Amino acid sequence: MDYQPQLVVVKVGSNVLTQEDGSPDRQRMASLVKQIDFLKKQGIQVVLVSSGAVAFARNNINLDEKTESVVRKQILASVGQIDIVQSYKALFQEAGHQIAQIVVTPQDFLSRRHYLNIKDCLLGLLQHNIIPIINENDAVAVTELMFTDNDELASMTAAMIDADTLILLTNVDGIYKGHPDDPKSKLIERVGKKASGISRFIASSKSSFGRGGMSSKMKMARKAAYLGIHVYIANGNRENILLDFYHKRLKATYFEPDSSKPNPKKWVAHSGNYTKGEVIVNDGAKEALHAEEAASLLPVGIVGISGNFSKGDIIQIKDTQGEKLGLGKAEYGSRKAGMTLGQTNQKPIIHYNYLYLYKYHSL
Ligand SMILES: Nc1ncnc2c1ncn2[C@@H]1O[C@H](COP(=O)(O)OP(=O)(O)O)[C@@H](O)[C@H]1O
Ligand SMILES: N[C@@H](CCC(=O)OP(=O)(O)O)C(=O)O
Repeated sequence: MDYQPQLVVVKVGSNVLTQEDGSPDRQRMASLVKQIDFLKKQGIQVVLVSSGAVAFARNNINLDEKTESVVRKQILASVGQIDIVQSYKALFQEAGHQIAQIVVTPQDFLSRRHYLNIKDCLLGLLQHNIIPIINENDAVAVTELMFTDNDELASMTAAMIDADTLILLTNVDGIYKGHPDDPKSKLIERVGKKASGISRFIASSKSSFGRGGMSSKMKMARKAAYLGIHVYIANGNRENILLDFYHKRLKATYFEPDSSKPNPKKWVAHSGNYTKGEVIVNDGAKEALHAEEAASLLPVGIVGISGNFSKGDIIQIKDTQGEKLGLGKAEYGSRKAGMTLGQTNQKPIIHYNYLYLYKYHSL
């Protein structure tokens, strides 16, 4: 680590906060709180993204067997969230810190207005030295309305507040070249900007209480690194893991950040699942987008439009084969876009500053 961290997003996975039998690991939680207290005392601001709501309620509530699975999760999460936050409150209070709870859904990140509201709230809390603790609003965000997992939420949060560091704490030391249980598997310690082929090492198995798995964790880590954030996937079950981070002796998978990107790009990059329409580009435009220095997307390169979008909405960019190339903020709505389709000398439909291409984070 050759930089001085100042604003760190720490994401704690469910399995870090639970013991093998599924009961809450309050000792682990207390230890993490102490470590965050240490980071704060070194002048580092911390935002905590904590999973565990479902896990904290699982052994405590007897649900009728007939309860439908989505409702079951909603009940567990809404009950467990209170326990999680109360436990954090007691522990942080003991260390002299105030906390705040923020629960969000992916839709809150979709509108630029909501996005800026959440950002203002988080920055306001930090300015007042209050530690924000974020989780998904599991009572509302169900089925297809959910984040992939809290790694996605943490990565979006880190980009939103311009954090310099994102630490994803899970139950393994990072990404291994092979299954983590196989003693022959080696830990990948550093993922460079141009790394490729890592996904082949990742098994679909998940920790007992996790949601997204390592594959989604890696994608989110890669995306945040592309946006200029130092990212670590590390083991939250190791004693003093955050102190190791501070003392620059962390055993983890580290994702090297790309140069910092203009802020709007960060918002666009994280809107992928929630687009309002799409534009199809011809081969010339595709080539221009894939050039070393991509340019704005002009109507002359567009051969088709679908969906009903307005100026400011996020739209998907596809090639004529249907391959998704990236995302951008529409400079004008679908009706006007339809009228300028294929024409030269027209204003870009997506400005470069609001353009995000998947080529940046494929591995
Ligand atoms: N190549 C790999 N390296 C490390 N972990 C892997 C790999 N392939 C699969 N995994 C699994 O990913 C799990 C962590 O992801 P996940 O269950 O989503 O954790 P969390 O709940 O902390 O978000 C590990 O427990 C491990 O079993
Ligand atoms: N919001 C859920 C956690 C969802 C989730 O992504 O879990 P994990 O993969 O353990 O980070 C909860 O608090 O139970």
